[in-house]
Amino acid sequence: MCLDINNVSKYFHRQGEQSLQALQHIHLSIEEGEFVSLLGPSGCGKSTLLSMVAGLARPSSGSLKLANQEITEPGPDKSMVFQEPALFPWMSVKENVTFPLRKSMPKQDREIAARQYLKMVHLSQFGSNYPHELSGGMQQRVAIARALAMDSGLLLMDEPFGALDEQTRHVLQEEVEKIWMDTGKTIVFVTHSIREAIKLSDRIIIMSARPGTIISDFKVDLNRPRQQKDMALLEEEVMAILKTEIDNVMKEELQYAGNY
Ligand SMILES: Nc1ncnc2c1ncn2[C@@H]1O[C@H](COP(=O)(O)OP(=O)(O)OP(=O)(O)O)[C@@H](O)[C@H]1O
Repeated sequence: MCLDINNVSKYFHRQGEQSLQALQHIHLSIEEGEFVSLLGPSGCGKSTLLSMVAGLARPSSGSLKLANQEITEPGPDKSMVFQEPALFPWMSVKENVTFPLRKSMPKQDREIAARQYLKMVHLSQFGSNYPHELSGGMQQRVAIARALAMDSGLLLMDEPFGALDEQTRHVLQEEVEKIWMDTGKTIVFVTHSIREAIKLSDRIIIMSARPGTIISDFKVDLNRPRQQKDMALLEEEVMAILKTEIDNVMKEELQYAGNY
């Protein structure tokens, strides 16, 4: 299953204001089983691109195809993890994980799936607990288990660890890397963190400031699990590519503030 993004641009039309161009001429092809990160300055359109891949938004022009099929809506061929876990507070952990399967799978199989995926994210002991009884990192693990339970080939992750502390983030990065290696899923991962992108990805798609374009398709050719000392040099390289873009965003913001 291959993801093909062909010449995609996206405008947002805002009432009473000029329309805003979020993305411009995005071409990107992702092979089955790849771990690809989208990295770029704030507002460059990473989440917009991911939500179009998820089928939650449509491009203004161009096309997105998954396994040669035009992406027009969300579906079981792709699952998504957001920055916030968005769990149902009135359901137990197990019920949250099996919720998306309620129409497609008999109860007995759902139980088996819940056990399997809660084990994968090290939450086997917590199936009967409710979200408020878990830490933020544990809640995000439940969200990951819920996405995995859908068993789609493509897992989309939009800054999944952005709201977590450094240590929890580190643990979950290792878990996601292991799950990716064990399952062979294709992962598209949005992050602000250069280090996180280098630690996890085969490729880093570096984007320009808005309207987002791809300025580099950066290959990370390091053995896994990746060691900090090997990653340091690549971090500098990626930072150098991004620096101009981050400066552009700062300049634009200062200019905007100056007009007020
Ligand atoms: N529904 C919307 N309506 C209008 N403008 C939008 C909408 N969604 C996103 N935008 C705008 O499109 C641009 C890209 O937003 P997006 O959230 O994709 O960027 P991002 O790179 O994910 O940002 P961040 O890294 O800060 O999360 C921004 O200027 C944002 O304000």
